[in-house]
Amino acid sequence: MRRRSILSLDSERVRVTVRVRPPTKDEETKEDGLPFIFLDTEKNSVILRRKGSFADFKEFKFDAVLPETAPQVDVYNAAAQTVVQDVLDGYNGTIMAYGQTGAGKTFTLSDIVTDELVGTTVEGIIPRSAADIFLKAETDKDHEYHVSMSYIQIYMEMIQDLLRPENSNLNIRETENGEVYVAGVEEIQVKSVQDVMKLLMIGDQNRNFAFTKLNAHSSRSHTIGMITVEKKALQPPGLRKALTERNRRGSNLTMPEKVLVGKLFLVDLAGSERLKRSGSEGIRATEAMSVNMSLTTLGKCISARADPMVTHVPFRDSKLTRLLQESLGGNAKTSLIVNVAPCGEFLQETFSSLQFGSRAMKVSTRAIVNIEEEFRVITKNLQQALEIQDKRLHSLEAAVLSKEEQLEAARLSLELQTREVEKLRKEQKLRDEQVSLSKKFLEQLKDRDKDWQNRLELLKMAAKDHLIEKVHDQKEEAAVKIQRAYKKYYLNHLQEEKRKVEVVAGSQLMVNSAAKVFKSLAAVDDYFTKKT
Ligand SMILES: Nc1ncnc2c1ncn2[C@@H]1O[C@H](COP(=O)(O)OP(=O)(O)OP(=O)(O)O)[C@@H](O)[C@H]1O
Repeated sequence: MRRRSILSLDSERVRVTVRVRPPTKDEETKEDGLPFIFLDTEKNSVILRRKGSFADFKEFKFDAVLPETAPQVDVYNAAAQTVVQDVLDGYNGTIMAYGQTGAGKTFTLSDIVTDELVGTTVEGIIPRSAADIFLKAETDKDHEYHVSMSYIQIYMEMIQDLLRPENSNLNIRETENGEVYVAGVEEIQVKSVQDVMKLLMIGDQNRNFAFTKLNAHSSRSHTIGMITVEKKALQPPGLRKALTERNRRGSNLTMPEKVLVGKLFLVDLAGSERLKRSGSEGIRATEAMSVNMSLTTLGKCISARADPMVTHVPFRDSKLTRLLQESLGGNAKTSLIVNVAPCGEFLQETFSSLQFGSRAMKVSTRAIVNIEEEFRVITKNLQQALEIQDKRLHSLEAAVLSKEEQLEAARLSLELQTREVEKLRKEQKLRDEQVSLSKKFLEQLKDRDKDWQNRLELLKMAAKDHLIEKVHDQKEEAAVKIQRAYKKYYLNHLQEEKRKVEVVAGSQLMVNSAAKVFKSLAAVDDYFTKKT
């Protein structure tokens, strides 16, 4: 069984800091944007007033309250620094940002400023925590440090490894000691602040962002960055030398080495939103409902923890609370930052966020220093590595299976293609045969054609001779006919002429006889004249 030594056990409560963000340009011009929230930084109190009323509405007291002008370093000092120091001493620590969507949670935790001249600078709590951890690791000459990081998101009740997004539905497991952890999550060794920032950026690219009316970059998932610090005391040089000397003489001595294991949970909760106000629909509305559900469970757990009379805490009702179980009244030093917006439009949301923070202040935790023997740390690390390998093996197996399926599909398709090729080949062969037959047929046709042409020539020639003969005959016949026609014509003509001549001759005769008549008549006349 794994053994954990408890060096010290501190009972304390969750530390709560309130941070008000500056108003946006839009909010400054709105009527509802008038101040309704007043901070007394001396007394660490927040006073809420109803719009247009000078009477105090509600006063809340916290461990620290930070106005909109507070720089990031002040927020770190007020809400995170001691937790990080505790983690370096082997405690579990949780720094959690809570608040409505767009209130400044991500800005408070993860802000990194990249300036072309200065380069990337550490601003938010996560990079500042990493900076403190590595500063300590560099300056502490009595200990050896091993720092690793993992980064997950809880989206629609599914845990996704943000550093290995293909692992999108990880399980929560519990060790024999009741320690809750995410099985199979990638834990990457980090050696500098830059390493941490690089992993943060990679993780953030995979984070699920969606547009809502309230905040153009609203995150619809909870993210948890986990930094594990293993701190091992270096053996004094004298002792190391003595052991080496003894072992050289045949002994097999080892000093059981102790390792302090501090875990820092950096939790960026998704913002709660009123669906009516944000205008989310479809998948966005489902996401918002899932976020609201887990935040309600978180509220219930905090209320239950804050009330000593309540024995059942519904940690198991959501993945978020199950994972944060230790941070909410267990083995952890917990700091909660309540982010609020400064304008009256969000009075209701700000009120419930402050009420949440106020309840959280009543939650006490019992943090212990986690000291483990080195081999147990190694075993645990190996166990985790094994789980990761297991997961990879599973995905590899799945990949092999899918490859086999693909191969089978490819084989089938090849078979089909081969059949198709065979069919095509046969068709081609048939076509070739047809072509060759057609060629033969064509040849035969050509031969026939030649034959026919020859015959035609002969026929033509015969026809020509026959025609010539016939023409000759017809010519002769025609000549005879013409001669006859001429003859007939001339005969007719002659007869006509003859008739004309005969007419003319007849007339002459008549003229002659008339003349004779006239002569006779004249004679008669003359006779008669003479007689008379
Ligand atoms: N203290 C601050 N000073 C200047 N700008 C701020 C501050 N807090 C927040 N902002 C700005 O307000 C906007 C919303 O902040 P942020 O994204 O951090 O909100 P959020 O609470 O994480 O929202 P969500 O829950 O929707 O993810 C961002 O543009 C951020 O830069």
